[in-house]
Amino acid sequence: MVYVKICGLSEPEHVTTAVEAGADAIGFVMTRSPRRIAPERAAELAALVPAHVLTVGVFRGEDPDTVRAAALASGVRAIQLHGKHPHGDFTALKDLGLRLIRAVDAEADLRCGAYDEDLLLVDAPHAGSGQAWDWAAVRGRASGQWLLAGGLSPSNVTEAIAAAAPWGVDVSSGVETSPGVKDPALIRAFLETARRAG
Ligand SMILES: O=C(O)c1ccccc1NCC(=O)[C@H](O)[C@H](O)COP(=O)(O)O
Repeated sequence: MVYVKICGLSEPEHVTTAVEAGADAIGFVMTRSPRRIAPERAAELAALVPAHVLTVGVFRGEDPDTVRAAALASGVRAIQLHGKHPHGDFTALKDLGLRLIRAVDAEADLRCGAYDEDLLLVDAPHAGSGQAWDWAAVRGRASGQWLLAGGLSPSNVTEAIAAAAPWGVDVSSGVETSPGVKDPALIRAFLETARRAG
């Protein structure tokens, strides 16, 4: 069954909807974004999430001390790193017991584990933009536990899974009515459709 991560949540109602609809992972954006929330808010939301659902803090380009402090304050169990984060930082963060998600575009090394990450996220060049891209281009190139992201929605996730054959999928914009505003019905529809397709 395909693994599903719902990203960019900021409201308790939406966290509960995603959990009840069967999400495997939930992301809290703690970097510059219309979806940004403070670590303290992420901690409140993470407290609503049962242990079998992975909580993920999303970062882009922050220095290791900032990421470390935000991760510890929010209590997330994984860190999703976009942009340039040197390899050594990954290892240090893992030493804190955090799982690591390396977020890349399709031009990168697409072997999950190549940089000690636990999950690989293959995303559009502009993360969180909702822009679709040529998902089929990574079919057979990405390996291991990898998530497809970038412009997915309830109406195209079946096509995306067929095109790229990912281990899992990740969505943010496609379950929103406007940037940063999630829609519970779209969250449920995405999960149901992805499950059927996978
Ligand atoms: O969501 C953001 O605004 C964001 C900002 C900076 C780095 C990452 C960000 N989002 C990551 C995600 O929400 C998803 O993992 C992924 O990019 C899917 O995005 P979308 O195309 O909007 O579904």
